[in-house]
Amino acid sequence: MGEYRIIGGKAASGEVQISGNKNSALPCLAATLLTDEPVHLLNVPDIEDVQVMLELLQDLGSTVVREDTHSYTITTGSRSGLLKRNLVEAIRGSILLLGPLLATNDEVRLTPPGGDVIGLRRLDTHFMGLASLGADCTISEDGEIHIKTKNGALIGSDVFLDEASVTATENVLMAAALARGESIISNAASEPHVQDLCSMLQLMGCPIEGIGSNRLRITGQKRLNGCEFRLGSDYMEIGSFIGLAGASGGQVLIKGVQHEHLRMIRLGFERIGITFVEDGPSSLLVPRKQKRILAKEVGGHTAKIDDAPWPGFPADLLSIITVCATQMEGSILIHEKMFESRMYFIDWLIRMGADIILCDPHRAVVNGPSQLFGSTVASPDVRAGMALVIAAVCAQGESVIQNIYQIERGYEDLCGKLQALGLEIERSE
Ligand SMILES: CC(=O)N[C@H]1[C@@H](OP(=O)(O)OP(=O)(O)OC[C@H]2O[C@@H](n3ccc(=O)[nH]c3=O)[C@H](O)[C@@H]2O)O[C@H](CO)[C@@H](O)[C@@H]1O
Ligand SMILES: C=C(OP(=O)(O)O)C(=O)O
Repeated sequence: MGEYRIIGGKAASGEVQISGNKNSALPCLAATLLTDEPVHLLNVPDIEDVQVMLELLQDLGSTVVREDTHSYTITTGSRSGLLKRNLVEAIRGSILLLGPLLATNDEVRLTPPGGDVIGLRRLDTHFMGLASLGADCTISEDGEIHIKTKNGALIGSDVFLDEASVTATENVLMAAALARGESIISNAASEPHVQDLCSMLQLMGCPIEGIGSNRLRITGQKRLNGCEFRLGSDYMEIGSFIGLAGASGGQVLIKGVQHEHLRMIRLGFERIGITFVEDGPSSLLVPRKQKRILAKEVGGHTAKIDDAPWPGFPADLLSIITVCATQMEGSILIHEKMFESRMYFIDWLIRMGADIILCDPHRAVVNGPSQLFGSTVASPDVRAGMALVIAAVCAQGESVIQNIYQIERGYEDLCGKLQALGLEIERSE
């Protein structure tokens, strides 16, 4: 399953170019099924999840032409074919096939998706949203999802989601784009990757109002056209490199950012004593000199960082924040409100010498600074894996990080990018 070998104790210094957003690539790849015309996708990250999604599309009869490392032309074919269970179960993104296949085939059977094992990963909101458009959703005892339209068509309607689920919003968006009439999605997710999907659907000929808000108005179309769309930058990768630079005490220029995505991320890192400055229209600089003190609330109380749906602090950066906080002075409460079991990776950090109290599955108190020591650890999920990489970089001695597939699902050429920042890391299969 591959491993990294990292010699810690060096500060990350230099420049890094951010890749396209993994969580934009997955819905936008799925959305190519909504048209018979070619779709050109640009700034596609070269990561495992994208390769799996491309293979799933090919299994459904799509033609995939790789123009270069980061751009593809995809033309839908039969929209039918046997989806390999191991691929569907390899990524969360496979669930995004539901909406477009329902909109074009009227019936879909799909085995449950995979993705990070950080909680239940419920699908109820997907079924609720699609049922509002006139679909019947059932799940068999072995977990197979069977969903079909009641009258051979989806009908635009007033959809209210029971939670602002990212992929459920994206599935309902894609289904509504080919539904008869107008749909409203209330309590929609509004993350930058949801916005990217909306922008792509608009380019395909589907009018959408309210992009970036939690209320979307979609005017369903009889057909959609092809388009060329450039994915946004991956703000999870940006946050990961801000944390790496700040925790290791280096100076890093991060290129290819969209500053508008970073307002809450900035506040979160400032709370753990790490700041950065804009350095031009699409770059930011993490300076070497940092406060390195965990903030206090007004009145001197211990502060907290908690996640929330956009524009709240992104859940996927809590693992990064946690490991960075171990290198700062003071105490802070990390509160993972959205996922049930993301925090268990903290056991690995404690093994490396971190002073963390895991109060319950959702909350941890970090006391810093801790001297970390190299150890052999295994990545349980994409973001925990990146957090372990940061821990290894800050640790004394050598660390081995196993199961790096659960890092490279979401990070392009991480080993190369870290070597370019002067860090000692080797990758082996
Ligand atoms: C492929 C993809 O895009 N994956 C992302 C997507 O997963 P995904 O779409 O699966 O995640 P959801 O947005 O559905 O929900 C994430 C978790 O938050 C909970 N929840 C959600 C909304 C809410 O208002 N309250 C609440 O508690 C859910 O019950 C679940 O436990 O969004 C997550 C949350 O940004 C990210 O971690 C994943 O990287
Ligand atoms: C949770 C994540 O991914 P996925 O939903 O694809 O498992 C992530 O990117 O942090």
